[in-house]
Amino acid sequence: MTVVLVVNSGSSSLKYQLIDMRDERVLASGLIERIGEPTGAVVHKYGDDKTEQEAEITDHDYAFDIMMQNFEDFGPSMADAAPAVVGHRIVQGGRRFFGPTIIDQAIEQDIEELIPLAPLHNGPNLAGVRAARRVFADIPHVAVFDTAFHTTLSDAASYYALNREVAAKYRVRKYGAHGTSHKYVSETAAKFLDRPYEELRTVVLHIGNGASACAVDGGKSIETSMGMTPLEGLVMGTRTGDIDPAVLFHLHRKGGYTVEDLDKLLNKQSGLLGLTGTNDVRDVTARAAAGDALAELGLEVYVHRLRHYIGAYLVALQGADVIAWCGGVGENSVEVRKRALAGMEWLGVELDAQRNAEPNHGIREISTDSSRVRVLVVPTDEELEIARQSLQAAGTTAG
Ligand SMILES: Nc1ncnc2c1ncn2[C@@H]1O[C@H](COP(=O)(O)OP(=O)(O)O)[C@@H](O)[C@H]1O
Ligand SMILES: CC(=O)OP(=O)(O)O
Ligand SMILES: [Mg+2]
Repeated sequence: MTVVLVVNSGSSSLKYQLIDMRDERVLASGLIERIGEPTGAVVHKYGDDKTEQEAEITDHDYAFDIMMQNFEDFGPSMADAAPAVVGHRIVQGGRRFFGPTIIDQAIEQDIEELIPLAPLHNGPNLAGVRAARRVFADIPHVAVFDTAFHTTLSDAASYYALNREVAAKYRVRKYGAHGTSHKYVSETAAKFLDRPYEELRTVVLHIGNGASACAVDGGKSIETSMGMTPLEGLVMGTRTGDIDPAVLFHLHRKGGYTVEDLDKLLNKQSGLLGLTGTNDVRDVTARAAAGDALAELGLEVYVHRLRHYIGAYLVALQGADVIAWCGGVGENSVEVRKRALAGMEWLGVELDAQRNAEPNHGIREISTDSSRVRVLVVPTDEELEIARQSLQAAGTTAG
């Protein structure tokens, strides 16, 4: 049995999946949340069994101990389902990593060096790697980078019009993120439509709490909305996305905001949360439907930005074959999809109201039969993609 353990270690959470790669079946999965807070939450699923606990989870090492204990207490035992490889999600690989990479001490250091280019993500990602390598010391660990899929971006698409020397010295450029998802979803869409991936032009809209759009031309990312860090681009749950950088000077000069204050404001206190008081699209759409003006405005700002990127990417691709929705919002929000694609019939995008309104039930088409651009909902599976790439990387090296 070839089992891969996938680890997605975020700033305050640890998500894991144990996947049997013979049939890509999830054997067990878990979510350990609120690491570092007084009351953490632990969920572990194995087969039809689900266990939930509360505990104080001091750090990522301890979260790892809990995961191991979960396997021992609730199954499957590591004797029955010992992983052959551990795959790790790493958000920022800079211009250093172009594909999945076996982790050793030197690679750990490289990932550490990249922390300034994704401060909210790479540090916690690395904490997960270190904890996992201590626990599973004898098997390969593979880093799968969010940025890798976007290393095909042209210079024109990835340079900022910032002073060239400053940009080079501080490695400032667009790296993008969510690439593992953009790749998985665009590839899965091509399979679903029975079209060659190398020929398909796809706009992928990965809309979760973090959100990004990507133009995929024949399997290659040519445009993406996240930037040097995952802060740029779309309006997100708590992040501003695009904003005039002079706003920061203004807040600093007039409001006395420090760099740390601004970082927190733009990353954690803005987006839908900052506009409406909640970052959950379910609540915002429900409130907007009930006539709440603040929620309506928030939703309009959110959708306005989304339409801006959809338009830009249809031009970049010289017309798209597919628009694919994924992520918690993209897969579930009938209202966001409806508003985002309204009035695009002249572009060949025709949403079918009834198909769009169906509850999420796996990959499906939501455009009309006559729509030139086919609109799909494609549930993303970053963990499976990480497992596939990890197994391949480990196998290639071993062989
Ligand atoms: N039924 C739903 N309708 C609208 N939005 C939903 C629904 N279910 C989940 N969401 C949205 O999905 C978001 C989480 O998306 P997800 O992709 O899981 O996030 P993350 O970026 O943390 O991985 C939630 O904040 C919520 O706004
Ligand atoms: C890169 C990023 O924003 O990731 P997430 O959506 O998991 O926050
Ligand atoms: Mg996500």
